[in-house]
Amino acid sequence: MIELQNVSFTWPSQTEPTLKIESLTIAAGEKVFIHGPSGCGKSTLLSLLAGVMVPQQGEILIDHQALQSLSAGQRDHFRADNIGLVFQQFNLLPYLSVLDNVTLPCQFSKQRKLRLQHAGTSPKDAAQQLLRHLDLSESLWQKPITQLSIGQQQRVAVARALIGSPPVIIADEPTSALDKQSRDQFLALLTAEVDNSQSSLIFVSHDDELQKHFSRMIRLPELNQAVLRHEA
Ligand SMILES: Nc1ncnc2c1ncn2[C@@H]1O[C@H](COP(=O)(O)OP(=O)(O)OP(=O)(O)O)[C@@H](O)[C@H]1O
Repeated sequence: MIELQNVSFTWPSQTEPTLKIESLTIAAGEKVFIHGPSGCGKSTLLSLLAGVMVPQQGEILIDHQALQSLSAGQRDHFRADNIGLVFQQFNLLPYLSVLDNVTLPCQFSKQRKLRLQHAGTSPKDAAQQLLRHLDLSESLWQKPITQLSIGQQQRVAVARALIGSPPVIIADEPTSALDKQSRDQFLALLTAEVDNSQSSLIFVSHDDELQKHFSRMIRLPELNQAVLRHEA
């Protein structure tokens, strides 16, 4: 589902690469935990996987599509269709209700809408089903996002990422604001939903206690030759 070959990325303001990855393959349905200390390049890697930025060298393929051969606008479309994103700051729209936030990606992505149609459901029904699975009380569905707790907003952000079953889900430290029990509960819900939609999950955190929820762990400093060289 995801393939990196000889990737090298240097931030424009820097002289040395932040990331050098010779090879990385992630299969469909894998749940991968990417771990490493602050500054080792985790967020940079996710931005490359999401096609927000492209590497100066090498190739990144998502579902056989080479991201560097697409224009920035085409990458935006590709991302909307194929990648569900969950960030630390959720990026939910405060003036929209919970339900409208969850169905929003279907307005930007024909593919997500089509996948729902093929599954015999609508964006609204799919959003309700996801929110139910993620244990978000029905009494909150019409409320504006601003009236929800952080933990509740997190679950809305996950439902929004998952709607229309994009083949790849990328999550960047979405549990950092939660206590241990809520974190484990949240991850159990997230991984169960990812299994349901058979997406590949790439989850980044510096908290290695979360490892038990995943099928594979990658220590980024071991994979990233740029960081290894700096540390040597
Ligand atoms: N916008 C930017 N411009 C220039 N350099 C950047 C930028 N963002 C990150 N970097 C560089 O890339 C390196 C890796 O940063 P990145 O945010 O990917 O690390 P991280 O592992 O996600 O860290 P954290 O756990 O603290 O979020 C940083 O040390 C920094 O030097």
